[in-house]
Amino acid sequence: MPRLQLFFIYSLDAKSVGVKLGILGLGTVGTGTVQLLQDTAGRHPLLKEIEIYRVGVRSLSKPRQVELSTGVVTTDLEAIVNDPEIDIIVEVMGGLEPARTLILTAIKNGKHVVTANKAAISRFGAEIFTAANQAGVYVMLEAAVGGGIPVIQPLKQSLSVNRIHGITGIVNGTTNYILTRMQTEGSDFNDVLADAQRLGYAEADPTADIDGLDAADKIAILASLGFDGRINLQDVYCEGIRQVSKTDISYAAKLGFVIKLLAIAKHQTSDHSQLSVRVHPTLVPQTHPLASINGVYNAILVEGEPIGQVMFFGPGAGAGATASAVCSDILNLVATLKTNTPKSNPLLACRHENYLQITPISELVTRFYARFLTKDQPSVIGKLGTCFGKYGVSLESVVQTGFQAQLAEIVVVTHDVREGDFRQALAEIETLEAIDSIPSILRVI
Ligand SMILES: NC(=O)C1=CN([C@@H]2O[C@H](COP(=O)(O)OP(=O)(O)OC[C@H]3O[C@@H](n4cnc5c(N)ncnc54)[C@H](OP(=O)(O)O)[C@@H]3O)[C@@H](O)[C@H]2O)C=CC1
Ligand SMILES: N[C@@H](CC=O)C(=O)O
Ligand code: NA
Repeated sequence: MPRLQLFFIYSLDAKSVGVKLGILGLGTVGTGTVQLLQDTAGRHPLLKEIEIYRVGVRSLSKPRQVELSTGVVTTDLEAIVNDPEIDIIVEVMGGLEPARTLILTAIKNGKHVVTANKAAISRFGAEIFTAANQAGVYVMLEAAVGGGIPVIQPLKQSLSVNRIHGITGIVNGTTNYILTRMQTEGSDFNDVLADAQRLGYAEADPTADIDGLDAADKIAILASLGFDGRINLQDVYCEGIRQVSKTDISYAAKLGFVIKLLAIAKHQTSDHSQLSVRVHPTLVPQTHPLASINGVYNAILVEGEPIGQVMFFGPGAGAGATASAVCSDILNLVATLKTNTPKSNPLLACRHENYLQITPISELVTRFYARFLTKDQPSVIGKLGTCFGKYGVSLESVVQTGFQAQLAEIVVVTHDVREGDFRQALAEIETLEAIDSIPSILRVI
């Protein structure tokens, strides 16, 4: 009897169980994924058991950087998600539709899904994960946040016993690349954006990167995992980097800060009753761990109890890095399929049902940086101080350094203040005769 059992196990192993992939998209991430799956030497042996069965694209005539057997590439993406031979759908096409419908159809057909699509997950996550749980399949999304950086699985698994207090990240490679080059080279915004597009970092429509929407999608996903509930994307406050000027970058440097687009999900109060989830350009002290994250690199600082602080750092975009995350998800699913693990592993599935209450931005308590252009009159600084004082805004520093076209430039940094109070003070300051304009208002971490 023992011999028979041994033989049985051997025969299962010897017959290599091929797992068939249907890949939707062969752009930056799809190409990186295919390249990685075709070059398995020295990587995890399970990769050898994966077959690229079908690949869906928009155009058959476009030149490709990878070779695939005749008939593998198709423009019929619906046929891929309905193909009974396929075990796993890898959605790396991006966009909302038809991505959403194709993912839902794949799930309905009992297929596991790997996606890099933070835009679809942050908007349709509730629908997609509910469908996946009902169908007993997994939807994996490591590539959706932080590109190649492992952060989704660590939040779901390795850190899941912690009470999370805050997640603060640089989660958009394109804007970090732009801000870094503006800071180090004094480069022009549009030239650097063109480079980020050429390097494959930017979204098909780079507005999503520049206006902070991509980072908002990502922090919504991280907040959901860290704070254990669903996030309504409309509740995530979002400002991009369009208004960040070379002047502010240079003032920030003089004051000991760098400007970064931060995505923040944090409990505001010690009783954890207020959760703030937001994206905005932020003055970060040069000594802060996130201040030195430059170029396309991303980093996510997670604070929790009992762990303290953990920071995940790495390449947040690009073909190879993102493919690493996509393929690690594929491997997790291959292992699940091979070992017949019950399809309800709570450390792989997403189990949230309730929506989290998000505090409005007017209730945020933070420091601010503001730059004023004023007429060169006596006691302007005094007038500013009086107005701020009226609304309980206390100033940490006031600097008058330069002139721009006959106007004096005054920069202030406040102490912690409720955002609503600060905005009221600014509204009154704008009406002062001595004030020409307020070109920038930025939060300070
Ligand atoms: N680029 C990056 O560094 C990262 C991207 N992501 C995410 O990965 C996903 C893919 O991004 P990326 O590879 O940069 O995108 P690309 O624009 O480079 O590639 C998209 C691919 O999908 C195909 N495609 C798109 N729409 C359709 C459609 N309606 N029908 C058929 N095929 C379609 C395109 O076909 P064709 O080639 O014929 O035009 C192309 O091959 C996005 O969700 C993105 O947010 C996540 C992390 C990093
Ligand atoms: N456009 C995104 C790509 C990865 O998600 C970025 O720039 O970070
Ligand atoms: Na990741």
